[in-house]
Amino acid sequence: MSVEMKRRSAEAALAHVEPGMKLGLGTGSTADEFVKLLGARVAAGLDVVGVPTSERTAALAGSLGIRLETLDTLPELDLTIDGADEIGPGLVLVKGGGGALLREKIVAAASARMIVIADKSKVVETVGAFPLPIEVVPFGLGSTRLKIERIAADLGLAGPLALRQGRDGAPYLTDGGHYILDASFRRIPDPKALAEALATIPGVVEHGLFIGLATAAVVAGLDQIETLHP
Ligand SMILES: O=C[C@H](O)[C@H](O)[C@H](O)COP(=O)(O)O
Repeated sequence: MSVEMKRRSAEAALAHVEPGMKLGLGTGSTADEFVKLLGARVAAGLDVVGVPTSERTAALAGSLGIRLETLDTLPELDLTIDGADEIGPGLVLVKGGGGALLREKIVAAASARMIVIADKSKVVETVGAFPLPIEVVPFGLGSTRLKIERIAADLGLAGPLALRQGRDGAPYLTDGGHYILDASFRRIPDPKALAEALATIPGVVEHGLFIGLATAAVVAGLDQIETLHP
């Protein structure tokens, strides 16, 4: 998606921000556009406070003068604005391409509303073409991977589980110090069943299926912006 389309969806979401709001700040290239626009509004006098979903977003928002807090000081937020890797029916999302899924999900769950910003290419009929990020504890990786393969097979899903690599060739580490397995299931017809099954595996910290969290998605097409609801 062009930066211009990212900016337009971010701009449309900015219209939902009101003075005094406690905001969850998402992660990724689309969320970055929102944070930059928000920074400009803050510089012009808008009074809001943000809880970032990653160290990366914290650094960007902080550099723009956006006041930042944590969920310890602000356990309930008004609105989270975040990107997505896929937007499926009912606003079931796949997230975590940028590795921030755990904090993103905690922040979204702490928010009264979550607005997703994306371009139209992210909207799909069935999620799963984008490899599903599954955040796992490094200890017991082999066992955890086997259990994921088995619960997936029980649901009729199969595909490689790739251990995400960092730039240095070592396993990628999330902000929480965990690994990510990217699961290429290609199609996930029943995301809820997979989410429930993954939650039973002790070494799985979280996964990128966001179900029942997004309250709206602002989707930028080539020449129009559409708002989707669950
Ligand atoms: O961990 C990253 C996040 O879930 C992002 O929101 C997601 O990967 C979309 O990122 P982008 O806006 O760069 O496509």
